[in-house]
Amino acid sequence: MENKMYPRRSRRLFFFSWSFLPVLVALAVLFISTAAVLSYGTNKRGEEEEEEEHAAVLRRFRHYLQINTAHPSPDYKSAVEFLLSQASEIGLDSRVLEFVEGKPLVLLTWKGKDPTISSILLNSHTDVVPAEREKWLHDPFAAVQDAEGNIFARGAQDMKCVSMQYLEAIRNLKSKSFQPLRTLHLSFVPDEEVGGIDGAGKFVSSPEFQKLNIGFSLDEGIISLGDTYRVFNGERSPWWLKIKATGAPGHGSKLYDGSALENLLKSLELINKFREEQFNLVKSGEKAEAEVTSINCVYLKAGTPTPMGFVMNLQPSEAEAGFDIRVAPQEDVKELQRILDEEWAPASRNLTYTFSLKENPLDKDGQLALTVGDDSNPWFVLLKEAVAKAGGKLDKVEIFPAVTDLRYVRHVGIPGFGFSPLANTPLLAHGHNEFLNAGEFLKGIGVYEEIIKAYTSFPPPADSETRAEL
Ligand SMILES: CSCC[C@H](NC=O)C(=O)O
Ligand SMILES: [Zn+2]
Ligand SMILES: [Zn+2]
Repeated sequence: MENKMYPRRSRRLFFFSWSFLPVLVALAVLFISTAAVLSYGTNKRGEEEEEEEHAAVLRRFRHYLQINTAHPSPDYKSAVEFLLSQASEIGLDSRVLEFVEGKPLVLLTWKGKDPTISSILLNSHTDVVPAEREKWLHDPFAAVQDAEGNIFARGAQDMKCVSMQYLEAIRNLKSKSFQPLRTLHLSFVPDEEVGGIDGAGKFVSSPEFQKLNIGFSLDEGIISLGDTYRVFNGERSPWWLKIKATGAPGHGSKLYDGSALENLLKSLELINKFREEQFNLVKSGEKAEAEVTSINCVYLKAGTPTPMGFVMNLQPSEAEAGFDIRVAPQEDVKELQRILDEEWAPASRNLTYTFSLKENPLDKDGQLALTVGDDSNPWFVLLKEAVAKAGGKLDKVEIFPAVTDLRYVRHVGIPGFGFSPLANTPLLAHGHNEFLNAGEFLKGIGVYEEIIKAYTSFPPPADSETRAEL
């Protein structure tokens, strides 16, 4: 009987397909599973390769951290050897400059396709501040990585991380056959933590530096607790002040005018008042941390010591206090100097003062050494875009509260930003248990890849006036 629904031919076809369906299904299953296994294998291999690569990157970072370049006797020799070995592995030209004996500076160069355009400088310092071993969870020069991937070491944030991120970014770009248009220089300088005079200071005023024809520079910024990166276009200026007081010595039981400590304590009272006023502007949100002038007493020296302790019934004839002052760029420096002369350390109270460091917020032309931190500056736009491309975000532009070597560069008229692609971490630079998470470190390498690509590909502007500047 004919089935109306299924004419004979179709029925045969139907029968035909049905009989092969299990085979087809089996073939499909086999195909899909083979593809899945193959792609799993490829992904797995990719993941394994990436893991191995990350492990190698972290080994190199930890190696650099393990070189003890802490003051007062930094092992610059080992740092230089390590950096030169990295340069030869990556394929960068290298030079060691030694402006002061025992304080070497490593200069690496990646030549651009057009050496006539101004170059880019990535600077970092090789020295670190000392660490009190017994107050740390781990040896500050062991670079221990814990179960969460946090790497503990002096310099993990300030700033061996940045040096290694620069190098790893270049390593990656080279492996992707990227070629810079502008030449890229990397300087690894000594002595930043003790003023930079024998490091970046000497470098910037050398003929070697002049010949580099640098148009723009990057140096360290500050790690941020949130997930946006901080960027700095200027710095406060350091004034390191010592006030010495003298006065009549006398019996510990006697009340009299003009003792050395009375003279010095009056200064401390006035200085603390100034400090409080400045601090209140920050606390109220009226000004940012680095928009005020800070002053902190860092030591006090007085009294008559004996092996048994200080003499208790003798008012000393001398006393001294040290202050770390950071002058805001917009501060009225003349007025600050007047306050120091007339209120904080007047001769009329038997006070004298000296500076172990006094830098001016103005550059050689009397201008504030600030780099333009808005969209009118192409270097700022490029930075912002590159960070975004790498999946990050820049915070608003700030003044750096402390100082970096970038001030030497800005003072010779070269613009630059303070920037470290480090976020989601408490600020522990100069503190105990300084650490950086491996993931955060690796993420920053990608950020520098984008920045280096953007900066070294930036063509010179067509008009000759701006061309000379950029
Ligand atoms: C004035 S040289 C000292 C440099 C140091 N820089 C970062 O910590 C600072 O104290 O700001
Ligand atoms: Zn630093
Ligand atoms: Zn520092």
